[in-house]
Amino acid sequence: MDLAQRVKNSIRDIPDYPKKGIIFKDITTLLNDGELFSEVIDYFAKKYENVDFVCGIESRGFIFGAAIAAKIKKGFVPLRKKGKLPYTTIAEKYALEYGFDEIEIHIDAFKDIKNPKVLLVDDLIATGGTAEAAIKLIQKIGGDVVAAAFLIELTFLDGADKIRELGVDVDSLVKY
Ligand SMILES: O=P(O)(O)OC[C@H]1O[C@H](OP(=O)(O)OP(=O)(O)O)[C@H](O)[C@@H]1O
Ligand SMILES: Nc1ncnc2[nH]cnc12
Repeated sequence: MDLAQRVKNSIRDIPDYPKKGIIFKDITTLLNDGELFSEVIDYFAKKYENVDFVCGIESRGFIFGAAIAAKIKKGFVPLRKKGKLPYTTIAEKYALEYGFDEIEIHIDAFKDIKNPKVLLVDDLIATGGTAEAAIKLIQKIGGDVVAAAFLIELTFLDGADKIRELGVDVDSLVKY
């Protein structure tokens, strides 16, 4: 069975979480499978070994983004929910499938590297609001987002189109 199918089989659906009508894709069951988790990390690491930085979105994006960054021995940059980063930040507000939020990035996250190649990582793209905000922040501090990688894409919410309209490639392993 191919990797995408095995990942699909390992993800658990939780109906009506966190709100009625949402089918929540629970990745903890995938993380529990050490072999499969490691294969997912290797899959993305191999494709993006030439980037300069990996950016991950709090909080589930940290799990995959940090593991990919460590595997390819590149720096990891956290995009965090408002008020969590200690140094000077810039922020973007956004809407998501079940609410509103705001994320931030440290202004010096790419140090003095000019126009670094950046891979954006999150576990899931739904409306694309979170990833769009992340891309805007990365670009504002000089990053060149070569791709946005997701484990899961909820195609019926058209988030990937929103990201492609920004000129960024979308790479999702499994689609629903
Ligand atoms: O495409 P969108 O509609 O913007 O939704 C996708 C985002 O929603 C989830 O995060 P959430 O904000 O629930 O945070 P968490 O990872 O801390 O649970 C998911 O991990 C993505 O970051
Ligand atoms: N349906 C969903 N399952 C898990 N994470 C999500 N983030 C946004 N929508 C989601």
